[in-house]
Amino acid sequence: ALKVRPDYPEARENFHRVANWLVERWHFFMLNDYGRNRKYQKAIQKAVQSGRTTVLDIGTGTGILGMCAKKAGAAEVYACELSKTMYELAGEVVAANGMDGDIKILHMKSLEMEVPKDIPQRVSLVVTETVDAGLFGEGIVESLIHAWHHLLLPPQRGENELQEQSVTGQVIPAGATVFGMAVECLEIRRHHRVCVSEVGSLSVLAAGEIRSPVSCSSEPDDSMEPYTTERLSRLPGGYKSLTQPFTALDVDFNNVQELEGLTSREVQRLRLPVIQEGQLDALAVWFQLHLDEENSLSTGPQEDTCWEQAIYPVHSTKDFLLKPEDELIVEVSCRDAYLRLCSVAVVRQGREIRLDEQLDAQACEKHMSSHNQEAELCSALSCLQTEQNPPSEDFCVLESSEIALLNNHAYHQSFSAALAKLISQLKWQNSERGPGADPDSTERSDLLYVLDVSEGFSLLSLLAASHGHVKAYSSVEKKKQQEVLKRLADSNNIPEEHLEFWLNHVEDEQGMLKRPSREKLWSAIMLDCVETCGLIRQKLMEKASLARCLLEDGGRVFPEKIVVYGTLVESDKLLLESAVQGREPTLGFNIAPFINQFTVPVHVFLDFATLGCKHLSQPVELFVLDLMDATANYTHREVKVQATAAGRITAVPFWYNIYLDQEISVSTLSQNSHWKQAAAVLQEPLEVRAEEWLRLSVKLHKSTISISVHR
Ligand SMILES: CCc1ccncc1CNCCCCSC[C@H]1O[C@@H](n2ccc3c(N)ncnc32)[C@H](O)[C@@H]1O
Repeated sequence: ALKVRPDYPEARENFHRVANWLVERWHFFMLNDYGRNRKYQKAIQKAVQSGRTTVLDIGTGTGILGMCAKKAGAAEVYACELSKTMYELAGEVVAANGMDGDIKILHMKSLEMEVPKDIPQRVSLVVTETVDAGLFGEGIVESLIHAWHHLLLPPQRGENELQEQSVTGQVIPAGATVFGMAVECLEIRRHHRVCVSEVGSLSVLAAGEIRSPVSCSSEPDDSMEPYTTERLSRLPGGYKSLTQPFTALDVDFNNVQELEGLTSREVQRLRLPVIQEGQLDALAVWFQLHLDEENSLSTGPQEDTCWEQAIYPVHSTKDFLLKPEDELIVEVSCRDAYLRLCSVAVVRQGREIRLDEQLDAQACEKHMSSHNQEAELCSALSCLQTEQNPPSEDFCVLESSEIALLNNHAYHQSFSAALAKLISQLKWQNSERGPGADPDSTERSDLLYVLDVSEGFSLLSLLAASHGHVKAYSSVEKKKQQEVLKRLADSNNIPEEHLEFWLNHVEDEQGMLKRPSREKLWSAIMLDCVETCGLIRQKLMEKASLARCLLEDGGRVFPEKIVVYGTLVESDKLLLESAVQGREPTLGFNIAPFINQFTVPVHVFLDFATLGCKHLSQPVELFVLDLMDATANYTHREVKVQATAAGRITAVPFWYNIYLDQEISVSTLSQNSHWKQAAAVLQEPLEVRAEEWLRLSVKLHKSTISISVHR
């Protein structure tokens, strides 16, 4: 559609939503990373000049490493790429750089390749960068084992042995060293553990154990991933190192026996001295990629690289305070080809405290510190782990963003206050109308009906029901999650009949907003409007207009208004993650115009607080969405904003003030909000002088915000 009508807004919006996953964002900052590209180029030049002139680039992406090999003088260059989009892109790039006759690109996974079917004979050099933040996540071990067996000439054997063949096989990168470090980090904690004891007016202690879908637990079922990824240097609130960086694993990609032994290698147990007091929240992992003896790339948090680190959150239900004299026991394994790290215990004064034990290790610590010898001995004995009580298997899994939502205290307080106000207004209003108002039964008239249509896990229905005389309908549909809500209702003395799970009955979305009973309308309908990534939820306005028709007199939609704020910034980091900046970073190869077809105008999942950008204006109100009055809405707005400093505008980050009612609002930029922010990235940076006035044109079409800046 875009080829036919490039300005067709629907197609463009859809393409932008699709572009985000067609082409991963790391392509941009990887290609902009001149240092990385140059190091690969040097390692490839050295290998080709040493006689390795037949090359296979596994996971070629845009084709840059294959082109390096060709330019270094390789006689034959092959490349394979499993993503269709990248395969086609690589073909265009290689042709645009005059190498389409020299590099044979295959649209396949390297594991499917065979000699002579796909390449005429074994190659002397494999180059690849099929690694993720946890190193093995793109299957590099399996790819290289297969390559050594089927695609590569045999490796250099020991110096002294007779070397019958002239050229031996080699892999770039030659290997990797994996580092780990224990960290205290509140931002990680609040995405993986419930850190609050109450939400709004509800106690959540009875919720049972709630976990994020990230776990290295022994039986890896497919719903769990072993690690998540974060850019530690950009996390709001930062992090605290609790141990020195330790070496978790060394791997030699030129030793196929070692690669084959990796998954059967026994679990490694490391004892790590704690270097400062802090709460154990996670293990952070990164690596050095040794391209060859001289060149290596690091994905560590201390460099200002743009790489993410692998994060292994700690699951122990209790907080665990590490002290400097402690030693942390960490197990490292890479069974099933994923790197797995797990904090298993703490050694304190010679005694080992397992982290997965249910009883509170802190309680032991309290006894242990008492000075009465007799008591100390008895309590020490009582703390000893009598039997290994099995970790409770009946935990409930929530998305990490849903756990962060639970931990967003201010959000729930505000909702609770706004609901309380509405409920008391409506009760008063009903009592004014007296029982006669509702002929068929008084019971029905004093019950208020509230519907929570939030996506995913939400406690808002319980918050409403906790105000008494409210029958709340929740859209939570997963059985385990409904059990959590029922347990919380019970432990907060909310009558079971005051909480209904609407989706259990309704067969279609339309029915979802149907009335609870023949003629009764809803007193309140609660929508969640902003996605965690920072964009407005799709079809929000349609949902709001449908909800408005189903309200009783005086009933309300929550929230009632959303105000979008934005500010002008100069941010090189955002630029580097959004588009390839010309030819220099890509070693002079012409790649930018091709990969930049996949740039998207709005960057999401941004931590604006830690972006480290130059502010070029004050925050300005960009747009107002009124959910209670459709006539108040518009689709297009011009906003004047004055530059407060000279600079180069490259982006307009934006966020929301969500008004639950006229007075009560929550900001998606607030400190412990579970939302990230989004930013419109300009096609062309705009140089401005201080005090200069600019015009922002802001459009909202089908929940998609677009912003452009003009003089
Ligand atoms: C310092 C490196 C670093 C550190 C931390 N985070 C990110 C990076 C940057 N590297 C990211 C590459 C990650 C994606 S891999 C690159 C391309 O290769 C493709 N592929 C992957 C495996 C594979 C295969 N066996 N056969 C053919 N194709 C294959 C993918 O489809 C992708 O297009």
